[in-house]
Amino acid sequence: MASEKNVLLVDVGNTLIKACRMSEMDKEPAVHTTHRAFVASLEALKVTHVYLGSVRDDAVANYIGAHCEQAGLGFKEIVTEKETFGITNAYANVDTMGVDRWLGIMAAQGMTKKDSFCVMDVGTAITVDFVSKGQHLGGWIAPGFHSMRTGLIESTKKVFGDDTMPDTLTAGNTTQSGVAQGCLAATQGIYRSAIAYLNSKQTPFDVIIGGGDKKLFAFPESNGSIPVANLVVQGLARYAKRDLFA
Ligand SMILES: Nc1ncnc2c1ncn2[C@@H]1O[C@H](COP(=O)(O)OP(=O)(O)OP(=O)(O)O)[C@@H](O)[C@H]1O
Ligand SMILES: CC(C)(CO)[C@@H](O)C(=O)NCCC(=O)O
Ligand SMILES: [K+]
Repeated sequence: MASEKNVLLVDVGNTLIKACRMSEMDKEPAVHTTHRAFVASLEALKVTHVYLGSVRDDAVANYIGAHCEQAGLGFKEIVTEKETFGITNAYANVDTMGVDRWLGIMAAQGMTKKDSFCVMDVGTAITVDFVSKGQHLGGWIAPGFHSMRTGLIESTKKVFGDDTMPDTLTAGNTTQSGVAQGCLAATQGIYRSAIAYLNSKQTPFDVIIGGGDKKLFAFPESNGSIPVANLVVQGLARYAKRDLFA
């Protein structure tokens, strides 16, 4: 019989690998940048099962899976599916949709009682996915704050930036502050556009927000949205629950 403290949920993201025990999903996850560093940390954890979702090259998940197998651990990589937990994917080719988005949808569905919702993951990229009555409608993929700023600076001659990430929107009066404020405005525009899109469907909805940079969405109009520490981890927990604890 598995125990929640021995099940490790692993989010292999674009920038970071985050891992936490199923019994500690409210705590800060352990963070690694490489799969080798993650694997090196594994033995000391004494877990029995590893559930993983990855948006990196297949080689990364395969490497972790092979190591788990060698160590006698149960290993399961979750991939994007056509239909799970009553939700149907909008992609014709589901293999091409990032599993972090799919897991975010599964996490969000577990957190709302409403028929319609959107889930936003604010990290390296910002993704938004819309769901109504069990049907995934599709979504958006946009650059995250840092990618946006870096892309802008790299494609211009006289525009430069700094490392600040503003928390309130004002008008910038230097190049750096103009860039930071412009990227914040663009980011918040994604939120506002998502609300407008859902409003056009004229049905009550929830907005679920996760990701390392979700504080970019902590502006007054976003009051009432549901914050989630890590959508991928929460989504993985639903699969682990179904497989091990049902
Ligand atoms: N320890 C950390 N190292 C790097 N970035 C961090 C850290 N803590 C918070 N952040 C912030 O989190 C952001 C990354 O968010 P997140 O972790 O959701 O992205 P990610 O690893 O790319 O995963 P995803 O694939 O879900 O986008 C960074 O842009 C940064 O601002
Ligand atoms: C969009 C990202 C980078 C967000 O992390 C990830 O979900 C991904 O690599 N997706 C593949 C493309 C797609 O989802 O259509
Ligand atoms: K790419």
